[in-house]
Formats: sequence, C-alpha cells, structure tokens
Amino acid sequence: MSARDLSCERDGRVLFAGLDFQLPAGTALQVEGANGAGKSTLIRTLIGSASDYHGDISWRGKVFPGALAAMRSELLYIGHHAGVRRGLSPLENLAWYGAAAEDAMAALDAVGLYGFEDTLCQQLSAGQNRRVALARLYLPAAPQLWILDEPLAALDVVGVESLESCMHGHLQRGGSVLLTSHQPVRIQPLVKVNLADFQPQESHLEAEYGV
Ligand SMILES: Nc1ncnc2c1ncn2[C@@H]1O[C@H](COP(=O)(O)OP(=O)(O)OP(=O)(O)O)[C@@H](O)[C@H]1O
Repeated sequence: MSARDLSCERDGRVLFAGLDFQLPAGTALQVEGANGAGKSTLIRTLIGSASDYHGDISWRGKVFPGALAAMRSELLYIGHHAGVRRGLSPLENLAWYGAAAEDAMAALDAVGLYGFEDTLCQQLSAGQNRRVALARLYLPAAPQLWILDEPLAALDVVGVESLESCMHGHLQRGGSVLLTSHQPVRIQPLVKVNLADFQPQESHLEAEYGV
C-alpha cells in the first residue's frame, strides 16, 4: 500500500496534508499522533470507509477507488472498537468470521483465552474482548495486509508481547502491518509516520479547501 500527497479534513479542520508513505511487503508502519490528530480517520480512509480525501492511495500499484476491491480481498482490519459481538461466545465470534472450530480453538488458546471459549463476550473484561478480536490474527491463512487501530490498547504486558511476536511473524512471512499506537511497538522493520509532521501550509489550505 502507498499514499501520495494525502490530505483529509473533518468538521472544517485539516487533520493532515501532504502525507506520503510506502508500505512494502514485509514491513510495518506505525501512525503516530496526539488524541484527535486524525489517526483513525486516516485508517478509515485507507480501508475505503471514507472517500472524502485528496491525493492518491494505491494498492499493488493501482489507485483507489479502482483498487479498493482488490485491497479489501487481502485486508484484515481490526478497528478501534473491538468489533466483537457481545451476545456470542469467543468461539462463535470466530466462527462468524468463517474459522473452523479447531483453528478457532488454537487461536483463542494463543491469545490466552483457553477456558473462556464458550463464555459470552459480554461477561468478559475489556482486555479479554480485545483478545477475542485479535484472535483473528492467529487464524491460518491470515490475509496479507493487516490494518489495526490501537491493537495494543487494553492488553497487559504478556498480551502486548504476544501480539508483537504475532505481528513480527506476519512480517517475516511477507505480510504488511499498518497500525496506530500510543505506545512503542517492538517489531522490525518498522517505519513511523507522525501526523504532526503533515500539517497544512496556508497556500495548500487555500488551494484545497478555500479557507
Ligand atoms: N465524521 C466526523 N465528523 C466530524 N468530525 C470528525 C469525524 N470523524 C472524526 N472527526 C474529528 O476528527 C478529529 C480526528 O479524529 P480521529 O478519531 O481520527 O483521531 P485519532 O487521532 O484517532 O484520536 P485518538 O488518539 O483520540 O483515538 C477529531 O477531532 C474528531 O472529532
């Protein structure tokens, strides 16, 4: 995935402008920025949930929106909110994503939820629900591109280490990871992009948004 001269505005405020990045296979990119900087907005834009942006986003050399369907066919996205159905058990949640029972059990075991597979998610803690969501990363044949919005949030120290190891393995298999995090992420190779470094200049603002 790559972006060229990307800018995005919300509620009359330009969140970032002139953003360029490349995310080759086998690498990770961490999007940094203060609360409200626009990290989740950028992620929603990259997964195609928001089309009100300027600039180019490309997948495998082809530009959005034409390349959107191809990108989505290789995407595993886990958002800021866990996306876990709280009226289902962890096992049922993974089954909803098409996982075979055996694979789902192994994935839940990997995220430390052995013994909780049949408990309703509404009875699990915030961190355990986060682990249910992240269990998708441990399923076989995980897609090429992982886009993860604050995946480390609510995880304890062991959970963070396990997820870092999982992401590192994905990179070694030639996958790509784009994530946001307010804390350091110990995976390599990792490139960082801070949205504070992509603030609009006056002339750009005027040309793009007429303000
Ligand atoms: N649909 C929308 N309409 C109006 N404003 C929006 C919309 N979506 C986001 N914003 C605003 O854009 C700004 C960036 O929000 P965003 O969620 O992208 O920040 P963030 O960097 O992910 O923050 P955090 O670290 O707190 O999660 C915020 O001020 C938010 O209120």
